[in-house]
Amino acid sequence: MQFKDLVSENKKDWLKVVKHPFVDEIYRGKLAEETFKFYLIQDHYYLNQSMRNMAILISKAENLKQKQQLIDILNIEANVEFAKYQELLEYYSLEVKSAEEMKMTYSNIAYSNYLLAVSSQAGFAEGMAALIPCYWIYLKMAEYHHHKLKENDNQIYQDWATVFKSSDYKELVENMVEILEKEIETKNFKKLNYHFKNSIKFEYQFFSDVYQRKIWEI
Ligand SMILES: Cc1ncc(CN)c(N)n1
Repeated sequence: MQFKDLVSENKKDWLKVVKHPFVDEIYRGKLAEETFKFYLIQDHYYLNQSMRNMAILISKAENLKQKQQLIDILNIEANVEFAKYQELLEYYSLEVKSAEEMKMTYSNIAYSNYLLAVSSQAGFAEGMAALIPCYWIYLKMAEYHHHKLKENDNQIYQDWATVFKSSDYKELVENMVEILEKEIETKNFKKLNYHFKNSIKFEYQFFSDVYQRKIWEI
């Protein structure tokens, strides 16, 4: 069993994420600005949690090479993607609030806590399988939609997309896949697939909630 088996098992689901209207509209430059701002605030929180999650995985990595690779990935994540979000938030004068102060979508709370729970309570391989869709799916989105950027006259959305079509980002994803690849075995495939699939579904729900600007309420 290999990473490509996780990809083929879940193709129908991950293609739905890639083709989500939020993604299509941002690459075409047509996404409503208020929706993008809503996404930025939600995603900034998510990324912060995701970096905490990575720190747990670094602590669980079994050998020095894995630790070094994950530290490099975290470094790129902080200096490329997270730094871009800080810039964009400043551009829109959007204030970063704590979880207690901000109004969160259901999927944001569920997804970020799911990742933290898997990393802390399950093994390293399961934590990696749950985390990979977060990075890998944004690369797939860039590969699928990048041609739309030629006619996108929204400089901010162009800027956002630059992160995910950069060679640094591609390398980051390839390194993560390389780490997981070494962990996949026939006997753990079902478990890894379960977490990979859940995260793909969370990615879909995350886009759906921000697209509708749907705060968690009863
Ligand atoms: C929810 C989510 N998932 C993935 C990514 C890309 N690292 C992101 N920015 N936000």
